[in-house]
Amino acid sequence: MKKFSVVVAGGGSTFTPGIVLMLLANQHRFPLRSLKFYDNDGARQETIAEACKVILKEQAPDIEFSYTTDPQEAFTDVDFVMAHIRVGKYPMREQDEKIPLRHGVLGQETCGPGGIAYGMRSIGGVLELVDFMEKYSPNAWMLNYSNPAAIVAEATRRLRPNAKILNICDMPIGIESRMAQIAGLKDRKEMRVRYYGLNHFGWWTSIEDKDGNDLMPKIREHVAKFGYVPPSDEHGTEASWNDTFSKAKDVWALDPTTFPNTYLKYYLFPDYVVEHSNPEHTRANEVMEHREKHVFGSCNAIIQAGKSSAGELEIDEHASYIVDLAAAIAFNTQERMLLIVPNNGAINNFDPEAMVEIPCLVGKSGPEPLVVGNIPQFQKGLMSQQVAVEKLVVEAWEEGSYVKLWQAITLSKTVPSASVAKAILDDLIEANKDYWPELK
Ligand SMILES: NC(=O)c1ccc[n+]([C@@H]2O[C@H](COP(=O)([O-])OP(=O)(O)OC[C@H]3O[C@@H](n4cnc5c(N)ncnc54)[C@H](O)[C@@H]3O)[C@@H](O)[C@H]2O)c1
Ligand SMILES: O=P(O)(O)OC[C@H]1O[C@H](O[C@H]2[C@H](O)[C@@H](O)[C@@H](O)O[C@@H]2CO)[C@H](O)[C@@H](O)[C@@H]1O
Ligand SMILES: [Mn+2]
Repeated sequence: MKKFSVVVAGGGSTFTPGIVLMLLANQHRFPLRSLKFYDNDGARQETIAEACKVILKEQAPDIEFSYTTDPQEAFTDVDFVMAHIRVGKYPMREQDEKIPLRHGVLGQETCGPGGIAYGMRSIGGVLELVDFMEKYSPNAWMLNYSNPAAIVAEATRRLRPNAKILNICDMPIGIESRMAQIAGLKDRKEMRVRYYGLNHFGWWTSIEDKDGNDLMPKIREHVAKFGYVPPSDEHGTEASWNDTFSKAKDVWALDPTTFPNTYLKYYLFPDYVVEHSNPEHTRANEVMEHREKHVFGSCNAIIQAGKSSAGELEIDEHASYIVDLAAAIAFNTQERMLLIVPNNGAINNFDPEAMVEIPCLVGKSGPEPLVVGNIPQFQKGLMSQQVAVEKLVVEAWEEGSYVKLWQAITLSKTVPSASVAKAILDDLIEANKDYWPELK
């Protein structure tokens, strides 16, 4: 079986160890000859990388492992780039969340003004990775899950139209795992779904088991009462995520014929979200206090002891979708997956130039999107507004246009008026002066 060379871009990510453990658990179907980490923060990456070096030495000494901040070294001789960078890291996520809240608007990593601010930082970072890949390994594929994936995907569609980049998200996978549990199945892969929307903005329209039996009624009965909180919580879900999974019951009620992505709560119930937010302590603070501390604490313990049992790093089971995607390209499996791709007619009554999240068959030449057909007025209206926001952000970044970014924030369903949008924008510009292009 052919072996592959992978570079993880954003080697210092809190998700890197979980993904490495997941890659190791999947060597039977996606074998590696080389694994490299690349990051522009050498010190942050070193802690994660030195711990992963210990794990790799124990579990897979044959895989050549290295880490670097040098793009040429990182991107030379690779088959796949797995990209999960966060430009500005958690301190800037904290700003994205807290600045809108100061103006009474929700603060969220990928939605509303916070997501727009993050998008304005991510576009340049991800385009740079694409350019490194094309320069040093022109035949490689980039599997990107750097957020905000919707804006990043629109930027690459528009500014690097020929790039071999696939944008993907794990939120549908997380929700489908819960649906499978609700339906009494062992694995989400026992379900066959139809879904459409934008990233963090979509709906399931059909869920069947492998024999074609409709699972929607059983799941509906549960979601109407409990949202996506399953009968027993084997996930050990954090309180703030649990609120989101529970709130899905109210989001669902707006169209009981479908099931919604949890992120729609930010667009459909923004007043509720603001009321339930603490402007002094947001999700970024929770992540810094828990996940970041836990991952870096475990890595340091592993490095000191020289053995992986000294830490408590966990395999990221959800991340196996990344192996599914890599294996689909590498071995032409034609696996059916939800990807963020140009609409190009798949949703018949929607902008052909929108980046939509829909089922695709994936093989060695990339994704083949499946036809969705016509979508209803409610979803079409919401999606049209949100796509316009995402396109305006990319145009604002490309042209350095203050007015287009003001328009984008004004158009977000999470923002009440142009005056509030302007006040938020002016604060965001100040906070992002080291990251955004200058706006005129
Ligand atoms: N698509 C999805 O569904 C999904 C799921 C989980 C996480 N994510 C995304 O994964 C990313 C990582 O998340 P995290 O919480 O682990 O963040 P993190 O801050 O722990 O890690 C991000 C890493 O990226 C590095 N980085 C920043 N800019 C860079 C650049 N220009 N070049 C190279 N490296 C750069 C940082 O130094 C940091 O080490 C985020 O974008 C997050 O939103 C996406
Ligand atoms: O607030 P965070 O940093 O914990 O999470 C933000 C990310 O949330 C989604 O990914 C979740 C996933 O849905 C969940 O099931 C589990 O696997 O954790 C993931 C990361 O926490 C979302 O899809 C990402 O885009 C967000 O970055
Ligand atoms: Mn996502």
